[in-house]
Amino acid sequence: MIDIKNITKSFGDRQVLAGIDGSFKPGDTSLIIGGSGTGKSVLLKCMIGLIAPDTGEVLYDGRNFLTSDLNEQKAIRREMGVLFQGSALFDSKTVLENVRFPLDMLTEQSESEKVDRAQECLRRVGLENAGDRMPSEISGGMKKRVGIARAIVLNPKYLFCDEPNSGLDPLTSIKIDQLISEITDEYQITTVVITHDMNSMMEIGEQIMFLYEGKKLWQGDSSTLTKSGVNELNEFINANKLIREMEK
Ligand SMILES: Nc1ncnc2c1ncn2[C@@H]1O[C@H](COP(=O)(O)OP(=O)(O)OP(=O)(O)O)[C@@H](O)[C@H]1O
Repeated sequence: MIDIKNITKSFGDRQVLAGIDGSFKPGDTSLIIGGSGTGKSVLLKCMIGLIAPDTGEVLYDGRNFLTSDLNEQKAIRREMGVLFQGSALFDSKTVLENVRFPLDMLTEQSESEKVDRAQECLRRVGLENAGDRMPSEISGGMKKRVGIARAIVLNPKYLFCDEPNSGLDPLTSIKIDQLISEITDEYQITTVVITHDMNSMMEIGEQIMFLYEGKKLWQGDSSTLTKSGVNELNEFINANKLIREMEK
């Protein structure tokens, strides 16, 4: 369970987050949605410790991440998996080396344990035969899968995905969404996904938080998304539908 309380952040005199509260539950794929520049990435970065918010708390199963001592922060970080936009793979490493990288950095496991674990995660994302390939030799969808395998290699309790569908065709997007959702359910991970994708919102949004100009205007599940009564959210949904129609 992750709880965020009153997260605010300004850059100079521009307030980007204005008192965001929310809860994210284990086994749920929770989405943060909203237009460009509304603060989704900044919120995610505040949650994982890449940006310090001006005020607020981020609680990981009750542990206050921002005021913890360094050792506890490190322990919480070790329980996080992150899938960055664009997958962020190391081009000079093979697929298997990319996946085992967190094990190399953060564990004392033996060589064979690391290879076995990395291979197990590759199998989970359907890439058991791709370990020896280089990132430049695989498709965008496969890169995302490798990113997911790397994000789960340390058995995370918390998984963060920043725009996992960016640059993917609709069918591949659905498969990646399903994979994230299945893994979340299977390992009871608390998963937070930033997305623009309307399909994702309808298919995997067990909890959806809508941000607008740095404020949380609505939170609910996908079945109530279109019944919120929030004008800004309705406009956002309609704009997305329009884009989808144009892409067909
Ligand atoms: N390090 C920074 N310094 C100054 N301003 C920043 C910084 N990071 C983000 N911002 C500003 O904060 C605002 C929110 O940015 P953020 O990246 O969170 O938007 P977003 O909702 O994720 O948008 P998008 O969907 O386009 O990625 C933007 O106006 C952005 O320019």
